Amino acid sequence: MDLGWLLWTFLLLLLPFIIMEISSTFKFHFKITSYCALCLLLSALAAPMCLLRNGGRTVENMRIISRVVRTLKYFFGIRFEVRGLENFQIDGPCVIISNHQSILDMMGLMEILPDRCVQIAKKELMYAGSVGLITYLGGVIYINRNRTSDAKSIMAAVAEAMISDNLKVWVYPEGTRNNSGDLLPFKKGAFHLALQAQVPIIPVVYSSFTSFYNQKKNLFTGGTIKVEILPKIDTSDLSEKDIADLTERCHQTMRQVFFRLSNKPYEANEQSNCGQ
Ligand SMILES: CCCCCCCC/C=C\CCCCCCCC(=O)SCCNC(=O)CCNC(=O)[C@H](O)C(C)(C)COP(=O)(O)OP(=O)(O)OC[C@H]1O[C@@H](n2cnc3c(N)ncnc32)[C@H](O)[C@@H]1OP(=O)(O)O
Ligand SMILES: CCCCCCCCCCCCCC(=O)OC[C@@H](O)COP(=O)(O)O
Repeated sequence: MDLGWLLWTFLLLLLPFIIMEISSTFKFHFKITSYCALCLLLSALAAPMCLLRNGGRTVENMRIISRVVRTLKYFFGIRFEVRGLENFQIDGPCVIISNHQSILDMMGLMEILPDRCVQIAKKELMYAGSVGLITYLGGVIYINRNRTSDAKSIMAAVAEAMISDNLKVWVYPEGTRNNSGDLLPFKKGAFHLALQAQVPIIPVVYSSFTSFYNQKKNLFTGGTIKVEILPKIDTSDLSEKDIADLTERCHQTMRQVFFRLSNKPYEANEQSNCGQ
């Protein structure tokens, strides 16, 4: 009898926490679902605009796409503080590399997307309904991450297209989303691409989302994302043998900036962290 009361009291005390947990889980999933739904809806609206204006798959469509995606931040209370935009002002092609934390990155990408810039994406994105269609119309380059040799030959063709069509290419060198509060080791494709095309690399760093977006904690509130576009890194006097060094250098520089922008103390890496 006594034990029963004790249990009920205990449960009653827990009730607010249970309700809070359920409602925060609900809120989180509701917001993420709204984000995806809005992306699908906006893509469905933007696709005819792209087709009418530019006729088919072309990088020119990225102007329309980025203008539409820039409205998304207002729905989710996200602000951007951008520094270093002048570093994008180079003539001709380049490889842009940035950190990739979540699907929310599409907002940060479109916020600062320079003219004539396409992205490299996993091929699965092609099948994401109207979002897949809009990425196709924008000229996104799809790679199969499970088949390195295919990805490499696609990247080699991209190096040529960059020069002939005056394209900038945006690569997420971590190769996958990562919301751990640190950068993953970098894959080497972006650096091979820059060397093959003989173009500079421009690193872009977004501050950590963990204070306002955390999947594990069901957290998704509004917040400010700091973005820094770093000065270009020249690759003209480098060769294949310098790839590992270049990858390491870019990783280190971006990691330092990432920690600074995220107001976290910098933790040095004990071991070489790249290309593994
Ligand atoms: C209107 C409203 C609409 C709203 C909706 C929004 C729509 C917005 C529209 C449009 C925006 C679209 C945005 C899309 C964003 C999508 C993001 C993603 O999907 S992220 C996943 C895919 N991205 C990548 O994976 C990065 C690129 N990956 C690479 O570069 C890799 O390096 C890759 C795949 C080429 C190979 O990956 P490995 O896992 O095999 O690892 P490794 O270590 O890099 O390579 C293995 C060996 O191959 C050599 N290698 C690599 N690439 C090479 C190359 N090109 N040539 C020669 N060797 C190469 C390396 O040196 C390494 O060799 P040794 O270990 O050093 O001996
Ligand atoms: C048919 C239903 C599809 C639902 C569409 C959802 C729309 C989401 C729009 C945002 C595009 C996000 C692109 C993106 O961020 O892709 C993830 C990859 O970078 C990394 O892949 P992963 O972490 O290795 O899975």
